Amino acid sequence: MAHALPRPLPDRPDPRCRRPRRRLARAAQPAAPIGADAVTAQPILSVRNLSVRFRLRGGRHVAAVNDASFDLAAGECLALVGESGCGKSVLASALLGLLPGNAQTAGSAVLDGIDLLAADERTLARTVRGRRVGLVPQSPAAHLTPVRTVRAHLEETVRALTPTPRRERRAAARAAAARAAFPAHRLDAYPHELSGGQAQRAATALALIGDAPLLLADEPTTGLDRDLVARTADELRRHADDGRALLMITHDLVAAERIADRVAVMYAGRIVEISPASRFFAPQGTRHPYAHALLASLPDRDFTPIPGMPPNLGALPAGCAFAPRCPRATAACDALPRPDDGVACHHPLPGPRTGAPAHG
Ligand SMILES: Nc1ncnc2c1ncn2[C@@H]1O[C@H](COP(=O)(O)OP(=O)(O)OP(=O)(O)O)[C@@H](O)[C@H]1O
Repeated sequence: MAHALPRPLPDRPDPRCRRPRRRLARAAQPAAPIGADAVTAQPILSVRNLSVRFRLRGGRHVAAVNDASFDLAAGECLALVGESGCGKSVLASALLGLLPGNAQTAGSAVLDGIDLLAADERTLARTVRGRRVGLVPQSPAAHLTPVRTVRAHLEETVRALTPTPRRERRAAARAAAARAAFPAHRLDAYPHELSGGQAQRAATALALIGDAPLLLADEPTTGLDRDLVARTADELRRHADDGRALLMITHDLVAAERIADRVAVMYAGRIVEISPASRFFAPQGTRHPYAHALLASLPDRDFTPIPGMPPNLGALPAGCAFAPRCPRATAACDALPRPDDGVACHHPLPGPRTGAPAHG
């Protein structure tokens, strides 16, 4: 993320966190929710046509998120994947009202009857952050207060978000640390004394304390060894299995395959494919050429890099942004593809040949 805000205490508005001053005009033709049909349960979160634009000097702008629509149900884990800079973290920040002042938003993101994009800072600080939406931030060290130990962070969060009596807070803080595999002997360390992986686990422990119905985990496995990746991913999965929703933003497709029910692929600020994880990771399971290329770039798959570079989000083409890198592109791609059956592409791949099960 371009900005790093300290973790706001849930009942105190953070003065540095300003709501975007302006709302973008709604899209002329709201797109159909690209993957909503796969959610059978009542969604906890409904995102419709979410767009975020940053205003820059000289009248320029960056279109970081464009018309994103998806639902997320209780008990479900949705992995949001895509190359660096495609808008994943900005989408998460929009859901938490943590965008900087030069951001403009459009669309809606309804959680428990609250439109997170329209809610005022007081509502977000008092009833949303920590209580309804937990966050594992992308830069955990930057979200921890430098002069407070991990134990102090945990006890304060237990106090703020749970009815735990004072005498039991110390034990509750230790239990929260253990849940995220944070080592007990490092509880009295300050943020600057933590390794990257320890800071990551401290941030995960803090995010799980409030048992929020929606957890946003932005790169929760960064800096962790393989066994800790599995342990952290499994703990997040358990969190969802207990009836909560998990939106996991990740580059780690192995972790996504391990715990996700559905995968949403973002390219240049747009969700271009949403599909059940069982289908997405099946042989020939992807349908959008970008999703196909993303999987093929993995070392344990074809290890073939995607040719070219992602586009400048300040100068997106009118049509499909992936077309210049796409082997299937034709003149039809000069027009923006509408989402259809979970994929936004004029020339989608046929999908799995084996008829792999498509649950989720
Ligand atoms: N405050 C800002 N002003 C202008 N542009 C911004 C701002 N914050 C983010 N951006 C731009 O928005 C785009 C999306 O950024 P974002 O952090 O969401 O990417 P990402 O997909 O999460 O990348 P990564 O995987 O590397 O974390 C980037 O081009 C980034 O430079």
